[in-house]
Amino acid sequence: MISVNQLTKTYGQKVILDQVSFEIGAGEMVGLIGPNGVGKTTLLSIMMGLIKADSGTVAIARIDHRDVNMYRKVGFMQDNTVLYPHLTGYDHLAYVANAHGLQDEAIERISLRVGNHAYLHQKVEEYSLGMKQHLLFACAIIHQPDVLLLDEPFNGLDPTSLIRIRDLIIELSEQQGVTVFLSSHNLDEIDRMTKKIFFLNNGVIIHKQLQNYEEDQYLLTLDHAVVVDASQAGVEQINSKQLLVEAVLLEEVLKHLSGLGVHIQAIDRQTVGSEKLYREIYQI
Ligand SMILES: Nc1ncnc2c1ncn2[C@@H]1O[C@H](COP(=O)(O)OP(=O)(O)OP(=O)(O)O)[C@@H](O)[C@H]1O
Repeated sequence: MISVNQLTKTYGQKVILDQVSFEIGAGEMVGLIGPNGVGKTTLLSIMMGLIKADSGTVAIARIDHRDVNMYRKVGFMQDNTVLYPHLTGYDHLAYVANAHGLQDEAIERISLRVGNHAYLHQKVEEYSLGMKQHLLFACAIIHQPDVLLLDEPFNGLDPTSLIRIRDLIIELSEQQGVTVFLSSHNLDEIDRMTKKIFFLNNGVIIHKQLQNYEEDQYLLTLDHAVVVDASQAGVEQINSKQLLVEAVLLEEVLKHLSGLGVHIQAIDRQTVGSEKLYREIYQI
């Protein structure tokens, strides 16, 4: 559904994207993660045709991103600086609805769904950050796109709004088969929503699939205290009776403990989240 091929973008000497290629299948949800300034917005903006790449191609729903028909298929939620302070939420939605040939009912329907109905006729200059995010999200989905590109959708949302927007994105993905590509600094949210993550680092994309069981760890609770050699890689001593063991070493460690006469009281799997991968990739 999304096809990015050999995309390169430089600003002066700075390489932001270095021959980036990836495919996202219909109905898939993929998270885009990376520190400030790494190039997430640049990538999404190039995909939407807002910034010109130096080279490479993008196709969404098999339509080249320079073709006007692509905009019927895709919804884009970008930074709130694109909103006009002196216009109301309704004005923004009416503009987008009109561009897509939709009637007023579409505005009513989408604002009830997203939850910005109560302040729809207020000017954007009176909006909080969260209210702006709601409006941007409503503008992105009003025309029921097949593909959603979301740049920081959770920015400034309180827990209530965050849960609402998150549930809506999941609903669009799971029930309507919408393909979602979303950037976020909120690693917990990304983990909740998808197991498929792209980390952007030094101009390239590192693909990660979180249910890669061999990357998981196991928390072992023992019936009596042991002391682990501090230099033993892959085994971490949490306390005298608890060890954190990497999945690949589990069998070996269990055998070793059994040989010492230590019994296991509990084994709890600790799924690897994007934070662990983030720490490894960006070395923090
Ligand atoms: N018009 C421009 N001219 C020169 N450099 C630019 C321009 N636009 C962006 N950059 C640089 O490109 C890099 C990527 O910016 P981008 O906004 O894509 O990062 P980001 O990953 O979205 O960051 P954030 O998480 O802070 O939103 C940054 O180093 C930025 O300074």
